[in-house]
Amino acid sequence: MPELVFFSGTMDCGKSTLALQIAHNRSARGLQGLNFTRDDRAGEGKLSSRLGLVTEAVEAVQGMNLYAYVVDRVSQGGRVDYLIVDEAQFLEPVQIDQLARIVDDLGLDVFSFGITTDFRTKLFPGSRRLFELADRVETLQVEALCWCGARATHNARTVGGEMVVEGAQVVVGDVSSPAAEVGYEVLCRRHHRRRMTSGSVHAGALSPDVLPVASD
Ligand SMILES: Nc1ncnc2c1ncn2[C@@H]1O[C@H](COP(=O)(O)OP(=O)(O)O)[C@@H](O)[C@H]1O
Ligand SMILES: Cc1cn([C@H]2C[C@H](O)[C@@H](COP(=O)(O)O)O2)c(=O)[nH]c1=O
Repeated sequence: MPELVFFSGTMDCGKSTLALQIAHNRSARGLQGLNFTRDDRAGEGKLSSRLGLVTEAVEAVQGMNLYAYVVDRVSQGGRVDYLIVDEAQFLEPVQIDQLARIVDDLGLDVFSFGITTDFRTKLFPGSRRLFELADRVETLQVEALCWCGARATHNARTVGGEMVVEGAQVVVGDVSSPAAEVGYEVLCRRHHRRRMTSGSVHAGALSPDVLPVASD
């Protein structure tokens, strides 16, 4: 039975790596996949993993009808056995409905990958719709970790090294960006709530304000 599967998690937990592995294993068995992505850090039409692998993908731009795209491709003689959809959080809800239609009406498996919540802990519209429609939601087995060692469950955004909770929902970026730019860090909920990033904890530890006061 074809399925719409949503592999969800924080940033940097291995989603794109898994997407590329699924594509590799299927291609090794002669299956022909179609990759979609949107706003990958590596640039337009790229599906990239931090492990260094990158492959071509169709950019699922705003307003694009993914169902019609697949139907067109098949009617022009192209072969499509399954779909990979990375950065699915950035898709419009209507495009997630189109993915569900691809599963139900065209009988194709759709493997989608995306972060669940934004830097304010709010669901992305694409992820919300995937939770509503997916046959299966999977959490990746490799845990991303907070600086404290707990499982990271949330994404923090930093600007100039400071954690922020206001701003545009979509700002493409990475977890290893220089402190001067917009960057991201994965945290456990406790430290996201307290706005404690690794940078702020390190700065606090060096601050004279928090050094033990001599008793004599
Ligand atoms: N140098 C490295 N050696 C081994 N694993 C790495 C290295 N760099 C990144 N990774 C792995 O890659 C994961 C990020 O993979 P990626 O597919 O880019 O994540 P996502 O798509 O979820 O943001 C990290 O959690 C880590 O497990
Ligand atoms: C939390 C958050 C993230 N983003 C962006 C940053 C990255 O470009 C992608 C996530 O990519 P990854 O492969 O899962 O690391 O999403 C954003 O635009 N807004 C946010 O709140």
